Amino acid sequence: MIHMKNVSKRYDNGSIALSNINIDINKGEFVFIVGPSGAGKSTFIKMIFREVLPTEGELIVNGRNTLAMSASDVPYLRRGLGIIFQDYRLLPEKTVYENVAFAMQVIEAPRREMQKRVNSVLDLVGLNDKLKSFPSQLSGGEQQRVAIARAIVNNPMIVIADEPTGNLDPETSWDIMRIFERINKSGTTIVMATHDKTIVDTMKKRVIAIENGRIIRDEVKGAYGYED
Ligand SMILES: Nc1ncnc2c1ncn2[C@@H]1O[C@H](COP(=O)(O)OP(=O)(O)OP(=O)(O)O)[C@@H](O)[C@H]1O
Repeated sequence: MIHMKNVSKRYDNGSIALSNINIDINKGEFVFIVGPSGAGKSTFIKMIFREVLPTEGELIVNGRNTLAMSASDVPYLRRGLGIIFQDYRLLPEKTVYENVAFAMQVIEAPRREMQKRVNSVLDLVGLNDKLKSFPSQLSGGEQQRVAIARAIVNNPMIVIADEPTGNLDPETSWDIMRIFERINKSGTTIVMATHDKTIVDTMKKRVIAIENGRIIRDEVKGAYGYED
């Protein structure tokens, strides 16, 4: 699913964000990426959806070589991925329904299929009573649920999330994590960068810890490993 071989990233200003990363993430895994601030977690996540390109090494995502592909191939890579950010990134002028449907319109899905699927994912995240609301009328947790619905509406193989609970209170964070768990149980791979010690320690998933751009720990049923 995700294969990184000797991957390094040096930004244009000389800052080395990742050094010699070797990792494989397989279908159906749930992986937490942890580490101190500035360790390279976001860079790791951004490389998977080709927001950032490695300066060295090999990176294959869903069978696609992200370094060898042309710019016109990037949308095809991203169709296989669901991407979720800390700040939700919804379209403010569109309703809940429209935000999710838009992701299917972009790939020109048939209209009938679209209505069924949008309703089904909004049901999964528990928002079928808010279809006509606008993002500004929703709580943070509800906005994140819309973002998750949007990310999974096209049935991605991999869901990538960068600090998805970073702006949410503990109880709402758990609601969100239960949704991720359900998505993972249906076979979708999840890769999530997080600073949430309680969540990582409780869920006992694979934990990859990055420090100073290097992987210093990779455990099957891992723990957060840092104080908050
Ligand atoms: N666009 C950029 N240009 C230059 N340097 C960058 C850029 N983005 C990140 N860096 C640097 O790369 C290193 C890793 O940053 P990254 O954002 O990947 O860390 P992080 O682990 O996600 O941090 P945080 O937990 O604070 O979000 C840092 O030293 C950072 O300053």
